[in-house]
Amino acid sequence: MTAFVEIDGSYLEGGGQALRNALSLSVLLKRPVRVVKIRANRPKPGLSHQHLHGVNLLRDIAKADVTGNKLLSTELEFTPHKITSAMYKMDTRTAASITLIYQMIMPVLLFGGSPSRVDVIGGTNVSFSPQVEYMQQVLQPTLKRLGVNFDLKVLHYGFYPRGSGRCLLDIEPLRMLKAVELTDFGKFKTVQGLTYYAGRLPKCIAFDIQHSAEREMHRLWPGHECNIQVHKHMPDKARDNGAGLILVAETSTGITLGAAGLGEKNIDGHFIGSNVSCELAGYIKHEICVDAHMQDQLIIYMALAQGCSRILTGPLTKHTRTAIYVAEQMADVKFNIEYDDSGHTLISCEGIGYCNEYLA
Ligand SMILES: Nc1ncnc2c1ncn2[C@@H]1O[C@H](COP(=O)(O)OP(=O)(O)OP(=O)(O)O)[C@@H](O)[C@H]1O
Repeated sequence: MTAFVEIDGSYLEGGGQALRNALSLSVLLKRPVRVVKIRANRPKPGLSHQHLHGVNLLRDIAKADVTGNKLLSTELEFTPHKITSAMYKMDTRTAASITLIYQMIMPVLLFGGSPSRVDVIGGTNVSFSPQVEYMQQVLQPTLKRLGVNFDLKVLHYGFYPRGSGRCLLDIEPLRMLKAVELTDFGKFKTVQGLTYYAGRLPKCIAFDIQHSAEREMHRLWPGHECNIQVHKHMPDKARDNGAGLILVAETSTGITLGAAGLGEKNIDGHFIGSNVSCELAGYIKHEICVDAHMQDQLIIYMALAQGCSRILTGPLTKHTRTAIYVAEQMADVKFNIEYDDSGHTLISCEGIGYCNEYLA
């Protein structure tokens, strides 16, 4: 009988991230996993399209045996076999977040025997998930510091509710992840930004976003460069209505921090612009090195890396605590959390030094 590690999907955040991290680690560590109470804290618990497509993609990559991979399923058993690097294609036929599907499969394909390409159709800019620009401009340079090389191309942008965005993710395998030290903020240098709009939305929405964001950044950080480009996605690149903003701050020590916002229904450009710039300004003011969303996304990589990783961030999010819970259940790791009076949190962990068995 298979001995499954059981992960409680209702613990802390109770969203899909526990499932994604549990399955990625299951493949790498060759530990069959049973995830119960999946997304118990979401209004519609169980597997949504995004999770189901992610699970099925990972099943194909890991030649896994799976039960419970049905829409709205709240329990799943996953027994992986071997990692197969290849070209994969997945059409979600919905606005399921492409970046969250990548969040699940990327740690696995990094440890395959050759490069992989993953072509996914779904949503590129949807709520409660990283926008593709965040993955390209914030996740990519941050993971590079651990030795990760990926390239993300957007062939088509897709928004809620129709999706039909399309991305290609190219992943280079590596032998081991390097531990990362993201604790030295250095000096704040610049903020670059992009505000996009598509479909039948008027230009003024993008300008409202741009003006509010720039005004706020200049007010808070006079004398610092803040450059926000406005871009219209032409119909060959995006069929439906969508608008959003991504701001990226860089520091003299190469720290990259991001904040992003998205308009879906009844878009208020001024609200998006000032909200996103206030979020980023908060990170800069407190001189943190890892933004609130990158926190949880780094945990799995810290657990797998060789050596001690340390990241200096703001208040610990529930997503991060959930990711730590899953990593500690699945792998032989222990995360250490230290707080200081100014609201900083230092997360550290001695990684397991996971080694790619498919690379000589
Ligand atoms: N604005 C954002 N920028 C970058 N990353 C984000 C942003 N919003 C959410 N994320 C990331 O997306 C992931 C969402 O995980 P969560 O467990 O909430 O997803 P989910 O349950 O699968 O989604 P949902 O329940 O919303 O369908 C986390 O890694 C989080 O950091």
